[in-house]
Amino acid sequence: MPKVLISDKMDPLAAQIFRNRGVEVDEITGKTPEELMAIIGKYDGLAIRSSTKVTKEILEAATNLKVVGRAGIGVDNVDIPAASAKGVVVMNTPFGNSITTAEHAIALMFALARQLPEADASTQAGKWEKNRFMGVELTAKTLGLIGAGNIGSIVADRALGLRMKVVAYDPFLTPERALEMGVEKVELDQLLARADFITLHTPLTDQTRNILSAENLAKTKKGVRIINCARGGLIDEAALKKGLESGHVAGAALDVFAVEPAKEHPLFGTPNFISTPHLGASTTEAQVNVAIQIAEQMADYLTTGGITNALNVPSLSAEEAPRLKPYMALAEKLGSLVGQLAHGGIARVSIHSEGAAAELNQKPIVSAVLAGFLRVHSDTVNMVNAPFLAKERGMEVREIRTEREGDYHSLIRVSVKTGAGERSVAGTLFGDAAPRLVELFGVKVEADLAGDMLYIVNEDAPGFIGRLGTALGEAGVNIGTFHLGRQSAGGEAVLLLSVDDPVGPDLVAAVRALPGVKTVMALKF
Ligand SMILES: NC(=O)C1=CN([C@@H]2O[C@H](COP(=O)(O)OP(=O)(O)OC[C@H]3O[C@@H](n4cnc5c(N)ncnc54)[C@H](O)[C@@H]3O)[C@@H](O)[C@H]2O)C=CC1
Ligand SMILES: O=C(O)CCC(=O)C(=O)O
Repeated sequence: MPKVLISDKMDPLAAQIFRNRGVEVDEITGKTPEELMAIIGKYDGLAIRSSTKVTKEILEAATNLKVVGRAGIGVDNVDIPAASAKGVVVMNTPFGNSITTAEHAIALMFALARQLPEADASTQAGKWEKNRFMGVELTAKTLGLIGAGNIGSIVADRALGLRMKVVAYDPFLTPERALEMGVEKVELDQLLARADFITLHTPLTDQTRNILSAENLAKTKKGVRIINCARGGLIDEAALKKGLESGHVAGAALDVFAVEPAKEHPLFGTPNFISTPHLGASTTEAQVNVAIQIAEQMADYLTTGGITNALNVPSLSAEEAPRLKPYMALAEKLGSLVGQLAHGGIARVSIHSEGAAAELNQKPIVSAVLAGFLRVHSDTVNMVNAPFLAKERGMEVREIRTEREGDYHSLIRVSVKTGAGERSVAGTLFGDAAPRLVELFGVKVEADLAGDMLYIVNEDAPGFIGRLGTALGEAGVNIGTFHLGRQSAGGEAVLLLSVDDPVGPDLVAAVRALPGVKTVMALKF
């Protein structure tokens, strides 16, 4: 039974769903990285929010880990390249908390406009400072939206409802989408110069880090108010403090900080500064949404192989997974076969699907071929890290589909190009479920690729099979199945034998010494 660790506070529905889906679950929150490293080895899945940092070191210690599930959107607390290299799927819930986070940004905008936290503190302190708290209206003001994705577009919608004008800076926003959203697409400098309020809704990337730098803050309109419910590193916090102190920035509300938890911060106590402790996603509704979604997604992956909302591997729905599974098994076996037989550097791998196989999602099939192929040299390869490793090794990967059927209802052909030329193997599914090899380097041969096998190329001549049987018998190796293919009588013959015991180097040498033998290799599936 797969085992999942929930390491950040999550709605109890997550644990309940895991259990209902046959996944064992432990909820252990508040661990230090060292404590987490000590226990992570026994888990297949790790469910997190933003507190747990899934570093390279944690991933190194996570010897059984297959999936990291982020109950939320931002995955900057997960080292995705390290997870991919280890073959760990990273998934998130891209929509479950968007409305809630957008509402928090709007709440902070109102709080800034009317100085609500200060007014509340003053009133409860018995001061009744009616003249101190003069606010501004939002109506007719310009809201500058940096990042117009899921959350940004909900913020824009709510702001338009408040009769604000919305200008948006997002390099990936198309003019059509801007029109549909009712916002004006602008360049960053225009936004900085025009906005009365600026709200940030981008992920933290190398391009967005410090997007509100000292230089850009200096370009903003005097009296601007800034809201950040996205990620801390987007604003130069020291420059923001200077802006607030000089009065250039009339107010700032941060839900997120460059370093969290921010229990002490130079901005604390600065006039017109409001903060919340990364509460953007903290509503009952959002937490129920993300807990249900992440538990369902992780349970799907661990129990059926279905992949939804993964950031480092193509999606594979729970409906698709059962249909694809036998094809993936076939693809992996074919990849393994060419991986074991091919010699020298591989410049290119081509995966050609025909008939029924061509109608399916090709990405998992391609990943399975590469996993089978690369696993010959490393047993830490899986479907997730195989494409990544193939790229790292400079292998070109080609994907070809032909929807019409050839001799078979479905066929997957794997060709590899080495310095010695291009060679291919092909296989099909018998009864839509059983993977079978049907062609090996141009020779028709039908075999089930399983267990220990012996691959022999020999001159097709009488008496060979008897001599081979004797050699194997003398070595105490029992033949399970025997598959023979040849291009023409008296030409070259290909033999694939499944044997009940592993074939050692001595036996390989003995078979190689038989008259007419050209190639012998022990294979394992
Ligand atoms: N405070 C909180 O609790 C929460 C914070 N978040 C944060 O909000 C961020 C945004 O979430 P979503 O809207 O769902 O993401 P999204 O991926 O739907 O939208 C992000 C937008 O940023 C844009 N973008 C990327 N690079 C940009 C750049 N250099 N300049 C301007 N725009 C750029 C993208 O084109 C995209 O439209 C997340 O990455 C996450 O970090 C999300 C949920 C809760
Ligand atoms: O889980 C949380 O409270 C934070 C949510 C968040 O930052 C995100 O979803 O990106």
